[in-house]
Amino acid sequence: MLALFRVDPPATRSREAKCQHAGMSVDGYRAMTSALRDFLDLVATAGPGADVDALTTDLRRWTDRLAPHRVDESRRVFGERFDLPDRGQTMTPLFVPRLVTTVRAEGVARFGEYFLGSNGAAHGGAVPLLFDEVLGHVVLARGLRARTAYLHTEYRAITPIGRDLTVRARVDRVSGRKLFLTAELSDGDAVCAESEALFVELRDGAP
Ligand SMILES: CCCCCCCCCCCC(=O)SCCNC(=O)CCNC(=O)[C@H](O)C(C)(C)COP(=O)(O)OP(=O)(O)OC[C@H]1O[C@@H](n2cnc3c(N)ncnc32)[C@H](O)[C@@H]1OP(=O)(O)O
Repeated sequence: MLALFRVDPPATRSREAKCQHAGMSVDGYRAMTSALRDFLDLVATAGPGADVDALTTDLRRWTDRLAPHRVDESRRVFGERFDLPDRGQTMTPLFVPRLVTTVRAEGVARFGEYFLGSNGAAHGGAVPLLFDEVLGHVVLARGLRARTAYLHTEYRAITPIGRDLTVRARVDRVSGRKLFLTAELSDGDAVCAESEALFVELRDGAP
């Protein structure tokens, strides 16, 4: 089981307000994204006996229920719950931060079954997705508006599914608006993947 570690976000109160405004409890949103991760993992592991027609009917019903609640990006809750593991989103493999500072981040990562590539190994695209997320935590801790300019990933060994892994990221060098960072994903002593990234601080007025 993953333990939960709280990272103090820059603006928790307004993000909690978003939840309350949306009529959601804080714990309720956390339970929802957790249930969604479990659901996606079970979709990925389902065999031919699964009742796909009934599932489709249920999913369509829920799509119809959610459709009237669409809001613009500034009012969305998904990915904005900085007090929850994974910011209350399911798009990336689970990352539970243990430590986030302006120079480094470290935490537990877990690739659910949903992220399987083949033969027990995580999909190669999911690994940089995790790295971008973890590096983003460091960049955000610096209070910067920045975007990834490149993210080079080296795959050293398979990234196993369904295990608690360790992920670490750090700032190596800063040059003007450029932040050069590195990250590493490991399974015990075995390094699964490494990454080198450049984040560029946005110019004033950049979208
Ligand atoms: C609680 C926490 C939660 C944490 C929450 C976690 C959130 C997850 C974070 C995800 C972050 C993302 O994925 S962001 C989304 C993915 N990325 C993007 O969409 C970015 C698309 N690209 C762009 O917008 C632009 O190209 C920029 C912003 C990267 C750079 O444009 P710019 O601002 O005009 O800067 P520009 O003058 O071109 O370049 C500035 C300097 O950087 C260098 N540079 C720029 N691009 C490159 C490059 N690819 N490779 C080498 N060098 C480059 C230039 O040579 C120059 O160096 P010099 O001449 O000064 O030496």
